[in-house]
Amino acid sequence: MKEILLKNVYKSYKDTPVIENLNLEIKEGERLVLLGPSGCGKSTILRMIAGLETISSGELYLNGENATNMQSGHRNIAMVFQNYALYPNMTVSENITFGLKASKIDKEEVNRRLEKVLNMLDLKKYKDRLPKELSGGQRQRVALARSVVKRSNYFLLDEPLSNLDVTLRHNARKQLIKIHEMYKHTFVYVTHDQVEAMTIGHRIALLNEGRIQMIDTPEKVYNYPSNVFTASFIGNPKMNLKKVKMEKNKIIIKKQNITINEIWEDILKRNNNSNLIVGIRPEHLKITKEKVDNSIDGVIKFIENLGPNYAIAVDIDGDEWIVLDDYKNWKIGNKVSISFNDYKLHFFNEKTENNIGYPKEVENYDNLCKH
Ligand SMILES: Nc1ncnc2c1ncn2[C@@H]1O[C@H](COP(=O)(O)OP(=O)(O)OP(=O)(O)O)[C@@H](O)[C@H]1O
Repeated sequence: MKEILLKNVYKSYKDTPVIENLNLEIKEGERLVLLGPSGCGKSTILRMIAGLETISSGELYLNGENATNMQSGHRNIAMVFQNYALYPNMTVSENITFGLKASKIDKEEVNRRLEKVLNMLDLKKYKDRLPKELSGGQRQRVALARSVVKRSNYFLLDEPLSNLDVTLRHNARKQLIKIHEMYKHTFVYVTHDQVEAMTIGHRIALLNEGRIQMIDTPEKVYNYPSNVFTASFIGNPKMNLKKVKMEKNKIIIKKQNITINEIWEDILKRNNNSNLIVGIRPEHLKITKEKVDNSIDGVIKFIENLGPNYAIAVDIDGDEWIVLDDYKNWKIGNKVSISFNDYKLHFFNEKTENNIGYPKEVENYDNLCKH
């Protein structure tokens, strides 16, 4: 099994802890994305797996073998960096095959692998060029090709697409998935871009300040965030997260209240109807001109045109709520009503910021919506 296992891993630089008690299993052939804000420790984890950084305490297992102190060159790992790190004086072909020649693989096999990867990544016509004669996207493909030809068990990528423009990134993501489907490496990908994480990962490990906040499939991370950090990090525009008081089956939002569906009754009771944070994504709010039943009132403060729809900032008793809507005639100053889809609510404990759970009806509803 080509799995990667990190057990109680702790890492500090001098006296400053960067990773605290990390337990992480990356399955054979899985694409795991390490996602999180700048400085949360993503690259440090990748570099510890690669052997480019020591582990302060805890253990790393590769393929079942304790690799905590194994030399980097013995780990059978290919790594792609953000800056590509190509050799400036070597041609594309030489850059791609350099590692193979050094590891004494026979010439015919080297040429076979080179030919295959040049075709796969559309690099054939650039094979005799130097890196400085290539665009950013082409250089990035060479860096990928160089890693792919090694046929390593583990493929580690540290923000490899961050120097590319939107279109190139989109294409490169598809190529990466294609490469992975072909070679089935155990694949660990670092990014701070949630779209990249959602599209590439079988699972996402979301990190903050050296700790995993949630690790699950992109769907679960989006639909059932484990805590306030996860809820606010994933999704664009961000989820609306507001402190509320609960009273029986009513959510009290500032001076207004709405009755929520009885499906939430048990979950809320279990939490003593205490002070909570309610979360609701902008795409799950409805905005209307006329007052509808069970809605709260506000005034439009700002409208942002996103192309297919608008992000509308609505002031509700001094709090800003963002609603997504495709009606083009909303105007700043319009008095509006906001209503909720009760099956798309999230509740978090105000103190711990942890999710308090979902009624089973919510999951049933999500399953129905997917069909
Ligand atoms: N060699 C080092 N010496 C001291 N501190 C370091 C060193 N390398 C990283 N750090 C610190 O460790 C923390 C985690 O860094 P890391 O590069 O892993 O973050 P990251 O999540 O990959 O960030 P980014 O997305 O900005 O690359 C940061 O606070 C960083 O300043």
